[in-house]
Amino acid sequence: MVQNRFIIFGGTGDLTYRKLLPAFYNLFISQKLTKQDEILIIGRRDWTKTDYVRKMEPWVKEFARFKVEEDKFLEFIQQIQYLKMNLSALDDYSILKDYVTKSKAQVHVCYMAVSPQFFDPIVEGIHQIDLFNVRLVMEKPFGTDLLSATKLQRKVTRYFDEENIYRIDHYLGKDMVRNILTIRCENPIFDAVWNNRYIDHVNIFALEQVGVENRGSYYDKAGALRDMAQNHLLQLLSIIAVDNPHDLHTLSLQQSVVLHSLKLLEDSMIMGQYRGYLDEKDIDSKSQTETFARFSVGVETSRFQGVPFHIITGKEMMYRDTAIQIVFKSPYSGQKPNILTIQVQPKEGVEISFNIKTPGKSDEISEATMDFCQNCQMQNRINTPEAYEWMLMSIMLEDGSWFSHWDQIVTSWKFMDELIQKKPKPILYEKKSLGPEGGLTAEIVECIEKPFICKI
Ligand SMILES: NC(=O)C1=CN([C@@H]2O[C@H](COP(=O)(O)OP(=O)(O)OC[C@H]3O[C@@H](n4cnc5c(N)ncnc54)[C@H](OP(=O)(O)O)[C@@H]3O)[C@@H](O)[C@H]2O)C=CC1
Ligand SMILES: O=C1O[C@H](COP(=O)(O)O)[C@@H](O)[C@H](O)[C@H]1O
Repeated sequence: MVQNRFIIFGGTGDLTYRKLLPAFYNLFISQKLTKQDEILIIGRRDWTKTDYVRKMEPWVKEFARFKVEEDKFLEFIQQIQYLKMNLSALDDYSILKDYVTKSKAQVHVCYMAVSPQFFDPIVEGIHQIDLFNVRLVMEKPFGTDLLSATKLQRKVTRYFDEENIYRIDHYLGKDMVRNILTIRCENPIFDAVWNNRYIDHVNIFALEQVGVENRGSYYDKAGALRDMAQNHLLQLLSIIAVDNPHDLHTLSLQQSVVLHSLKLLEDSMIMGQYRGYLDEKDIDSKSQTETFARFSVGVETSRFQGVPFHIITGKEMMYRDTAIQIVFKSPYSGQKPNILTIQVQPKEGVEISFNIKTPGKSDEISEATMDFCQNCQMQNRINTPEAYEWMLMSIMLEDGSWFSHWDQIVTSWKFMDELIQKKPKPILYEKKSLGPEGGLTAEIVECIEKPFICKI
């Protein structure tokens, strides 16, 4: 009997190839995924398992953090099966029913690696065939706005208990994101100054060099605000701004308190669209969808009142970098601020810049930096376990901490729906640039360009 059967709806999509299968491979190599587990790929293409394996192999080779050895790969693919069905046709779920009846499993992890419009038919389909012991995994974005998210929640909770619903935000699986609370709360030198008395502003940015690639039909409806900001970036913001949590089980609820207190700062929005976006596959030729977004928010809590948080994300940028900069107040003008930078990816680590007396000169001050480079410590190809490895492992262990609570989804959509109403038209920017004018400040560019002292 199969132990955990991962049923991947959308098994021929970007997420599955780029993130899930490499993560499964990593779990297999580190013996977290055993021979008793199965990955059942659901696709609508008329493929055999051999066709599928041929298609996914290069992705696993490129993105797995362990080097793919031929013999290990052959063992790994024993655990993969391919099933053809149309996930939006309810009648097709009998195909899945036949499969699970013939080959039984203890746990069914139903993973929705599809756009949000397919969540509804999948939930209905799984319910209709009475699949038992289901853990329902839903990718972000959960809905496309508050209304659709609420409808979806109603539908899902009609059939499934909250404790069996795992709303994934893979940024919560990133090692340095999980490190934020430790860095903040376990070090008195940071904990004591984690408030508006000492912090001047916060920059949170996630810049990508890739464009929309083959995901045009999904992305053109979403845009950077729904695709990255409503979920990943508001997660980061709320982990930075949350009051010290008592334990991880209450974190998500505490984060929703922060999200509830967000205020968009006036005239802070800059939207951009990279030149050439309109020629990409499945993009409306007149699309006004933003591929770059910048906005600033205030957090109206006693801890952070008055501290602006600048949120920035973009595709086809000059750099790939996700980081958080905590910029402290300078006691007098002209003094360089102390900056704590949490580097999430591709550099992983922490930097702190501070002022020192310039060596050999008595009255000059210059900036110095100390850093901890996590990549260097791990000495691995892609270092720490990939985000999806953590998430998949947590699902196997039925550990719901680090998944998004419904309250969090509600508050983030409330905020984002209003923001989207007010967003300005996108300004064109060149591919591999710094985005539209005003998008990236010198402070951010300097942070991105500064390598760790300890070189990777
Ligand atoms: N890509 C990424 O890096 C990340 C994506 N996500 C989220 O994951 C979700 C999926 O994204 P992504 O993989 O990029 O999207 P894609 O558009 O690449 O993949 C969508 C998948 O859905 C399948 N599909 C669509 N319609 C049907 C149908 N009627 N029957 C059967 N299969 C169907 C597609 O099949 P076919 O191949 O036949 O078209 C494809 O496998 C989104 O919610 C996204 O936000 C989250 C984090 C990262
Ligand atoms: O959720 C998404 O995330 C990816 C970026 O993920 P990362 O782990 O590489 O930072 C983004 O490319 C995609 O558009 C979005 O849907």
